[in-house]
Amino acid sequence: MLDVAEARARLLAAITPADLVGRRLALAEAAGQIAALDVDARVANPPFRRAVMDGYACRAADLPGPLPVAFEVPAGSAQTHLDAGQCARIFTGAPVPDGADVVVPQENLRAHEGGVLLDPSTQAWIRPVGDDIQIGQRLVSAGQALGPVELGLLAAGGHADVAVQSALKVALITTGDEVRPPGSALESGQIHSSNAVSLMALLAGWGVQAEHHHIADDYQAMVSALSELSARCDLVVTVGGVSAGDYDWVRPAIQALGQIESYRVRMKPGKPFAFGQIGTTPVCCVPGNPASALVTSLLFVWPAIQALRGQQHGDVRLPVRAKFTTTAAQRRRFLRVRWDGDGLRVHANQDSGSITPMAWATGLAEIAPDTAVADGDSLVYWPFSQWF
Ligand SMILES: Nc1nc2c(c(=O)[nH]1)N[C@H]1C(S)=C(S)[C@@H](COP(=O)(O)OP(=O)(O)OC[C@H]3O[C@@H](n4cnc5c(N)ncnc54)[C@H](O)[C@@H]3O)O[C@H]1N2
Ligand code: MOO
Repeated sequence: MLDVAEARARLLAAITPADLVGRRLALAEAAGQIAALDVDARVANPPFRRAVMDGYACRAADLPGPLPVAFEVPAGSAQTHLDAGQCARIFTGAPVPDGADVVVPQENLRAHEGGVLLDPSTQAWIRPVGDDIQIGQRLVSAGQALGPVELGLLAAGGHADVAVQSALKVALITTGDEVRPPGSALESGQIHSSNAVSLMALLAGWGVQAEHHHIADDYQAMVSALSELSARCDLVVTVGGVSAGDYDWVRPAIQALGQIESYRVRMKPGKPFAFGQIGTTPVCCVPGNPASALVTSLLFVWPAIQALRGQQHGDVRLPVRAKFTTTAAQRRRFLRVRWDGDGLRVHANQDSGSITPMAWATGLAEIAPDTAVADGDSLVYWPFSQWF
């Protein structure tokens, strides 16, 4: 069995980024998209020497005055020039006149009949050209997600649109003759396909174009589905049918079309997780138990998606105090836990087949193999908020 870190490293080593250069979108349309190319600044921010206080622009050497107010500079004014021995009334966001080297906030003003008397300020209150963004500066890199801040940065750097990746195509294959669509009347031995709904929602949140297929427990049907979907998708994710049962056709079907790593992962939940390739298309096989399917999707499928998009992967793992005890276990555990303001509580039901504990939890607590947990121990907490 492989440890989680090694299984991840092998999976990522076998992935090369997909060819996803798509179209150009106006910045207002691009929220949630991923940059297809590196983008550099065309203009500086600020583009001119900018006043950052309402007050008076003048030369520091002329302070405290009194100085006559020569003219006014509201925001949006064109560049002006100030002679020595004068000041200009200026407002936040306006271009500081050439010749002025300080803006004195209006709070520092003492009225005077022949002009204004100004107490020198502790700082100049002028932002130089390019203080925030310099021309040519890298604004976003290919593969970077375009959120509110990145889009604002592109606008400030002189861009109106951005090249975005086309959506990664992911096929989700659920298996199991006992698994029925949501809402269907259940006959003896049947359950509803909660995984299909959960994982499709997860994939949608990750911005991929996902399609779901349910395949019967039949070797030939699995081979056909995998063959067709791996040919036209960037990633295939199978759910269930991957452990040791007589109807677990996923491994032999992938083996027939490509290759599959024979390891299992020393983790709970998620031990049967497997990874393979058909042609150049990676295939992630998550176990059918709902907690196992979710946890392995978060720990393996998400980094695989990021690697296919050429994105840097980074986990959010926080040291947080346990408010529970458990005895040691052989596999690395990812317990469903809840952050309650000053520590982590654990759900009493850690069965891989249960969904309720995941709905209660706010994340996972990682416990190393052969390690017991005492109340107050520092644990590695993986908040769900990094994924959904
Ligand atoms: N002899 C062994 N048996 C099992 C082993 C083992 O090592 N030796 N591993 C166990 C572990 S650990 C897990 S986890 C499960 C996972 O097995 P599979 O990935 O093959 O999953 P299935 O057997 O197909 O299903 C497991 C469980 O999940 C339910 N399921 C399946 N699909 C869905 C779905 N779409 N929505 C909701 N629930 C689903 C299925 O009905 C089963 O109850 O294997 C252990 N067995
Ligand atoms: O690894 Mo399974 O997911 O323990 O139940």
